Order: sequence, then structure tokens, then C-alpha cells
Amino acid sequence: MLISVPATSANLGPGFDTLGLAVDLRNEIVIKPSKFLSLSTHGEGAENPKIKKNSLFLSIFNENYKRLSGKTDNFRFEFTNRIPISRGLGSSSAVIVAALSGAYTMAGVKYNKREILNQALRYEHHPDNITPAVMGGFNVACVEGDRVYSKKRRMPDYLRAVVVVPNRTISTARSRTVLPKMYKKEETVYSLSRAAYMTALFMSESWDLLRIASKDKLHQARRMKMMPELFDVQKLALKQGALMSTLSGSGSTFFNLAYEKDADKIAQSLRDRFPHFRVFVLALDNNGAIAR
Ligand SMILES: Nc1ncnc2c1ncn2[C@@H]1O[C@H](COP(=O)(O)OP(=O)(O)O)[C@@H](O)[C@H]1O
Ligand SMILES: N[C@@H](CCOP(=O)(O)O)C(=O)O
Repeated sequence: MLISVPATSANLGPGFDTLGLAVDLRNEIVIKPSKFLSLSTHGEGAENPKIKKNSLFLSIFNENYKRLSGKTDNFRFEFTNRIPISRGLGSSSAVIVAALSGAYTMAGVKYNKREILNQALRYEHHPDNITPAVMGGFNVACVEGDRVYSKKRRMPDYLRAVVVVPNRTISTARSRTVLPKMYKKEETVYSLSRAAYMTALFMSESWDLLRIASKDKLHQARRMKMMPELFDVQKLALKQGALMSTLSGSGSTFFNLAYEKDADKIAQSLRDRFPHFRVFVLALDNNGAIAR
């Protein structure tokens, strides 16, 4: 069994805990029945004993496999990690969605994306990464009770994500603690109006107005202050023609959306100016999680 889950960029500026899209950078897991539990890990985090142990994946897989099949069996798990860890590209969501996808398919239960998404909400309480990780594409999501309500729009193939990945990790849990408990009405309206406007722009493919729509006053600047170089990343990406340039999730990655024809030029300028950061040009993903 092969499970494949894409990286995701959440918030997209003003859509805090609401908007997100999937990019074509995938973690893959091969799962085989085995006499003993065994794991192998390649790629991102493979040198880190905590990541190699992958207790997040194993606990979710085991809990759900038991719930669905009524059994406790052993498996071999082969992890190929391509999503940078703790960088704001939804690595934890990818692990959660992969573990659930694995548990459902190994237990022989029909693969139902809505069900996987609602289960994923038990492990990650904001829906903006788990939704595109499961569904692919651009997604608007909200939570009511224990369910995610979401709407997906497929992304066109003439756009690219130019993703700047700093060498420093930022834990999402920690990065949420720097945010205020209360917001002023003006800040709230500023971001709320742009999140709504941005959604309309994505739904109508009106890319050229994203610069206005992607501004935010709820979380971005507060978080970017932890790594002030990110302000220069954003300035340069916009100067070079990015359609929008936003902190990816809680950071440290920066997400830039660009026309395909501009993407390599933007990426090269960013590489030249920030040689210590990794810069990827990625297609957008419309498939989300795959189990086969
Ligand atoms: N490929 C992976 N293998 C094992 N654990 C992972 C992997 N990716 C993420 N994690 C877990 O998720 C945590 C990172 O989650 P988080 O801070 O939300 O980062 P991100 O912004 O990338 O989602 C890691 O510390 C680790 O516990
Ligand atoms: N809305 C969340 C998104 C976190 O994304 P991640 O990729 O950093 O886990 C937030 O802003 O905290």
C-alpha cells in the first residue's frame, strides 16, 4: 500500500485558520504487513531520532487501525519525507492525514476523504492544512462541532508556488503563543474583508488583485518579527513579480504565488539574495491525499 500526501500552505495571509492550498511536494509511505513492527525513514528529518521514531504517525495509525479492524497487527512502514519539518508547510498535517489514510486502507475500509478529514480534525484543530492535504487545491474551511465544512477550487496549471524555506524551524504550537488573545475591531475587519475578497479572487481566477487581498493584520507581521529577514524575502518576491507573498502557515517558510513564466526568475533572485535558504519552484496540487 502506498500513501502519498502533499505539503500545504495555510492562511495565505488574512485567512487565518481558514484558507489553504496544496503544493506538489509529497511525503510517501509504503505500508506492508509484517511479523514485527519496523520503520525506515529517508529524506527530511531522517537524521533526527525523534522523527525516525515517528510517534505521531504510529499513535494515530494504531489507534485508528484498532478502532476500524478490531485488531492489533504489525506492519513495516517506509517513510519518504519531502516536506520540510516545522517550517510552515503542513508537515504535521501530512503525517496525520497519512496515518489515517493508512489505517483506513489497511483495515479494508472504503477510502472516504470527508471521513478522513473529519477524523484529522481530532488531531489538528485548525482545518486550513488538513483540508488541502486531504482534498488538494485551494480550500476554504470552517469547523462546526466536530466537522469540517469546506469548499475546494482546483488550481490552474499555469501558476507556480515559489517557496522559500529558511534553515530555522518554527513550531506551530509555539508560533501560536505569540499571537494576542484579543484583537482590535479595525485589525479584525482589515483581515476579515481581505480573506473574503481573496476567496472571491481564487474562485474567479482573478490573480492580479491578490496583492491587496493577501495583506493581513492578525498574525503575519507579529510572527515575522521572530525572523526579520522574512520582510526582505517578501519585498523582493513582490518586486520580482510574485502575485502574492505570504508567510506559509506559522512560518518560517514564505509562500509566493507566481505565473509559471515568472517563477524561475523570482526563485533565482531569492536564491541569489538568500543563499542560506532553500528555494523550490512547485506546481500546485489538485489531488490531495492518495492511497493505492
Ligand atoms: N515526517 C515526519 N515524521 C515524523 N514526525 C513529523 C514529520 N513531520 C512532522 N512531524 C511532527 O510534527 C511536528 C511539526 O509540526 P508543526 O510544528 O505543526 O510543523 P509544520 O508547520 O511543518 O506542520 C514535528 O515536531 C514532529 O513531531
Ligand atoms: N493556521 C495555522 C496554520 C499552521 O500551519 P503550519 O504549516 O505552520 O502548521 C496557524 O497559523 O497557526
